[in-house]
Amino acid sequence: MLKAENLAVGYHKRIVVDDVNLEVKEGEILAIIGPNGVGKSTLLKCIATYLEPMKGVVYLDSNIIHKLKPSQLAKKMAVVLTERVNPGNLTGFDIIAIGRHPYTDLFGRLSEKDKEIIINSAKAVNALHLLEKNFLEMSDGERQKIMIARALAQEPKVLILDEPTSFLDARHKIELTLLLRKLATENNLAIVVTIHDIELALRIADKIALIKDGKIIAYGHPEDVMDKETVNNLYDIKNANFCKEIGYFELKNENTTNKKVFVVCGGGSGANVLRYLVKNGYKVYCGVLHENDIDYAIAKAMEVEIVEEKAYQPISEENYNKALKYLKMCDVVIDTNFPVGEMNRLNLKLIENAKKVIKFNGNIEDLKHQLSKLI
Ligand SMILES: Nc1ncnc2c1ncn2[C@@H]1O[C@H](COP(=O)(O)OP(=O)(O)OP(=O)(O)O)[C@@H](O)[C@H]1O
Repeated sequence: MLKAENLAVGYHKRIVVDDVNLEVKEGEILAIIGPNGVGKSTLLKCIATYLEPMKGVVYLDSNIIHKLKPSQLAKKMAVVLTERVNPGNLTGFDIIAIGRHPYTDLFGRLSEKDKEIIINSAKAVNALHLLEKNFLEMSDGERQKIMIARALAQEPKVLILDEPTSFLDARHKIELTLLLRKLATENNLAIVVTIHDIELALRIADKIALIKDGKIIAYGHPEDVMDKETVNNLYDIKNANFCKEIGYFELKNENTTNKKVFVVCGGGSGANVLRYLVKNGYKVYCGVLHENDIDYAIAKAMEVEIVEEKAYQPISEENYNKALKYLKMCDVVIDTNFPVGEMNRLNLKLIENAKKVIKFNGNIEDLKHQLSKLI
């Protein structure tokens, strides 16, 4: 559907991103990710024909996109940029109606069919209530919906969006994310989107292109591409690690308080405890954890000292003793109500050896209080 081949983009003979080879098919979302100023918008603007390529070609179906007439292109591709627009005294309906321009007569008259498409576009983004509202009096989230509805009214095959979530709160971000997914899956649109929020990108994109140092450093399914090394390297992150299993970052375990805590956890029972301790500078040890456990993945991303069990049940004598050694070094042990199966019976026994135990009841305020009493 849309394909970039050996593309170089930039300004005034300065190449910003070189050697771009990407493809997005009908029903797919391609997310372009990278640090500030790396050239995501420049690439998008070139694909959207606002900039000529410095090298290479962009194809839309089998046509060279930069050679298509604007009137031809407008029926195939719609673009939503981040820039805040000030269209004057127009309603939501008027703005969406602009999307019908490629189809209206010389005088821009709207047919009944055009009006129906405008209403349906508003409906698709859940914005029927905004049709009569003045655009200038809308919130950022409302405006974003109207701009996307305007793009949909063009009845495009390809939708290009630059940072569509940048002014949106959590709820509207999720709504927009679901909307893009729906447009790709149900309307078979090919969508190219730049996005800062890698957590969202991971969840909506079929393909992801990571840009750094003037080139695409990784391209493919987000689940394949976004591992710890790639994401840390992309953003030059030093004090956190990308955790592939949860699709987000965890802070590193740094001992700034000189207080040592051993956490017995498993199956996610330790996630919030580990985050609280690491965030507050405790030196954290944990285990015994199986390497497929979600707490293991989180602790690993935090670079917590983990006693790790590779074989399933029961915990080996060697690992039990290693955990016991760590546990005895620690000021306190936190029992997080981990699931007790065959694998964890020795973990229960382990806790009996602790000098001081906190039984975590799910409330971090209580944990904080108990920690301050004990150490
Ligand atoms: N109109 C322009 N003329 C010249 N240089 C520009 C122009 N627009 C952007 N640039 C430069 O091109 C580079 C890439 O900018 P671009 O806006 O594409 O980055 P980005 O990855 O989208 O950044 P951000 O995440 O901050 O939005 C930057 O060095 C920027 O200064």
